[in-house]
Amino acid sequence: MKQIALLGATGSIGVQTLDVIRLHPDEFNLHSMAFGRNVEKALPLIKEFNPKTVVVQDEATKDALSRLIDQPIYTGTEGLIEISVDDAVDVVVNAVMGSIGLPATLKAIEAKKTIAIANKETLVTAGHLVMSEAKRHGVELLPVDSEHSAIYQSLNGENKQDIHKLIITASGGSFRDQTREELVGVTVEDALNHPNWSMGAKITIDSASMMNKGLEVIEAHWLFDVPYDQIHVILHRESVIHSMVEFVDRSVMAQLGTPDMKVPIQYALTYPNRLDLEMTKQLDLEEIATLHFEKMDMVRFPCLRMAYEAGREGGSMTTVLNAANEEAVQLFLEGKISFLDIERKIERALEAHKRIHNPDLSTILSIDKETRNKVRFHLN
Ligand SMILES: NC(=O)C1=CN([C@@H]2O[C@H](COP(=O)(O)OP(=O)(O)OC[C@H]3O[C@@H](n4cnc5c(N)ncnc54)[C@H](OP(=O)(O)O)[C@@H]3O)[C@@H](O)[C@H]2O)C=CC1
Ligand SMILES: CC(=O)[C@@H](O)[C@H](O)COP(=O)(O)O
Ligand SMILES: [Mn+2]
Repeated sequence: MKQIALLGATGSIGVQTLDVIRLHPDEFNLHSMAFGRNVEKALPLIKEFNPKTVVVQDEATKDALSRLIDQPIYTGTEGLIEISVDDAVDVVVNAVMGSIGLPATLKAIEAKKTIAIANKETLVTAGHLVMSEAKRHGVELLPVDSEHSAIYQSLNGENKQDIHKLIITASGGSFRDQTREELVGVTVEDALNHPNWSMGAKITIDSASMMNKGLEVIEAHWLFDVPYDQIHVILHRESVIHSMVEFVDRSVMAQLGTPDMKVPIQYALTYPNRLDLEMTKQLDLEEIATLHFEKMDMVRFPCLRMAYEAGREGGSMTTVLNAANEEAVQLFLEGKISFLDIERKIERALEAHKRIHNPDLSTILSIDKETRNKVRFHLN
């Protein structure tokens, strides 16, 4: 029985992880869980799964929850770390949104936990630290992000030196059929209307701006140790092929399936084995009939261009890219800036930053904070 610490239990990935745990009670047990402030959503989950420990974002949430449950409650980043390093935990599922997940990931690696990583911002902001720590401690990072799970599955049993390129598929997001001119004045509601996937708000906006694909290129660079020139993105509107690997002999391996995150979540939990997932619809290629592929347009999608540029520059540039994006998306969701302001603010934040080579954790945390502050209060 695998004991699981779930960070981000009330989110889109968190709830689907609980679906998988519920489906296989003999295989998995929820040892502990963390969420932000959504007590209403968390309470029935705590009652059902009875975790030993609960973590919340702040003291006010702890006060409200402590009247309703008997479990010990921890708070903040320290709380996330506490449950990630617990001796009784086998697997940490990191499904919080944002770079807040970084310190817990690093501590879980130090404690030699297996990590199922959905929290891509951790790898974008500090991929060099995460991967060098994982190597040093002999820890495996199992990707949950659908594209990276597809690549991981396509690489099963292969030699790294035989990779010619990674091909990451992009659905195109909510505005894939709009021109840049048509993006002026689009609403939060429009942007949240993803054609293929039901996900949390931040990643759905990232998908609409194509920053999600940019973050995924950087995530793939770190997870698979492949140079940016060998990571390609292709528009594939059906989200049936979740990503591919082309090998030196021109053979291409791909992983296909219906767009359902329970598949990569469960694979990360069962790896290297598989289990039934009856609740997921089977892929019906006869019904789908046609798959489409288009070249990515870097002028139409400047966020993807900026992510490649920041990734290639390296050092602290991806920390700035990620923090600027997180803050700008939050401002858009709050109705304070327009959709096109997101990319403008990120561009300004990158221009204003002087790259630092090989930043350590405290430098990353301070650049992250400073960039958010600039994006919210200073950069137009
Ligand atoms: N959703 C998807 O299909 C996919 C998501 N991902 C990645 O997975 C991660 C999670 O995404 P998603 O599930 O969509 O996001 P959601 O916004 O749906 O969920 C985020 C979760 O993190 C919790 N949280 C937020 N801030 C804190 C904090 N400071 N301390 C503790 N918990 C916190 C939230 O709690 P609360 O509910 O209380 O706010 C919630 O449980 C992201 O990195 C995303 O890019 C990757 C691939 C697909
Ligand atoms: C489900 C998942 O992994 C998301 O990251 C998804 O890929 C978003 O889709 P697009 O970014 O391709 O629109
Ligand atoms: Mn993805």
